[in-house]
Amino acid sequence: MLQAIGVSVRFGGVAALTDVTVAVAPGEIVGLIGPNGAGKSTLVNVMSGFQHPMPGQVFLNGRNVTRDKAHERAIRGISRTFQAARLFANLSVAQNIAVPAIAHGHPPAESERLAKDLLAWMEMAGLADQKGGALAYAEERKVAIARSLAAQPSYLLLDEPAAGMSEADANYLAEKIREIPGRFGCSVLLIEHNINMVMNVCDRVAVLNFGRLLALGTPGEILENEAVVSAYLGESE
Ligand SMILES: Nc1ncnc2c1ncn2[C@@H]1O[C@H](COP(=O)(O)OP(=O)(O)OP(=O)(O)O)[C@@H](O)[C@H]1O
Repeated sequence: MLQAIGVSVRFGGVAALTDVTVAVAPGEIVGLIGPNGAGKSTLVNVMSGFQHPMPGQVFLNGRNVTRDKAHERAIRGISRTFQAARLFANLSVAQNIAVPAIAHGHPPAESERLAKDLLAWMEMAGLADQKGGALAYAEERKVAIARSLAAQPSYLLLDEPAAGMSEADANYLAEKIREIPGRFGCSVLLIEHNINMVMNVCDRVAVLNFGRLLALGTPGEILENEAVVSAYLGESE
């Protein structure tokens, strides 16, 4: 289980997070939603080791990893994507995906095979030899997800993977995200403003508002939660 417990973060006078507790269990997809500036990315930064909680703790399978740096947490099985895809422009798509596998100690040939398998899963095998910098926007974002899976994580944190995508691309991505726990043995924490995607894909949904946990429940419970509708869902419809 990946747990953030009692996490607070302040940036000067801004309380980005206040006493937030959220957990992702093995096999689960948990959505993280809320208005702009609610603290979603900050929470993912805390869980992946890019931001220290002040105070608060992060546990991975019962082990306190709060003081572990981002690369140490990556080795222990926490992988993430960023709002910007950040591919290596001059490496091929397959090489981009192989890099994390090599960094996690897999031999190059095995890493390339893994990269090709991940591309085939994303139905992007034909793009393996293209340069990372030559991809269309939606392709780039899908490659970023394949790349984060190449590290063979137990927990994958996705920061707005469908942002700026067409409805068709977002629907396709939703199907792929739904497959991740069963296919890769990897739980997912999904930040998304695309509410249809969150409600279709997630087992549970956490709602942040002004840095506080406003609600946590199944998609059905969240859609009917009056506080969530008035703070967030009402405005997006
Ligand atoms: N590095 C930083 N320095 C100062 N303030 C920050 C920093 N990062 C985030 N903040 C502030 O903390 C609050 C939470 O930001 P955060 O990016 O976590 O929200 P979010 O819910 O992910 O928003 P969005 O949906 O717009 O991505 C905001 O008020 C933001 O301006």
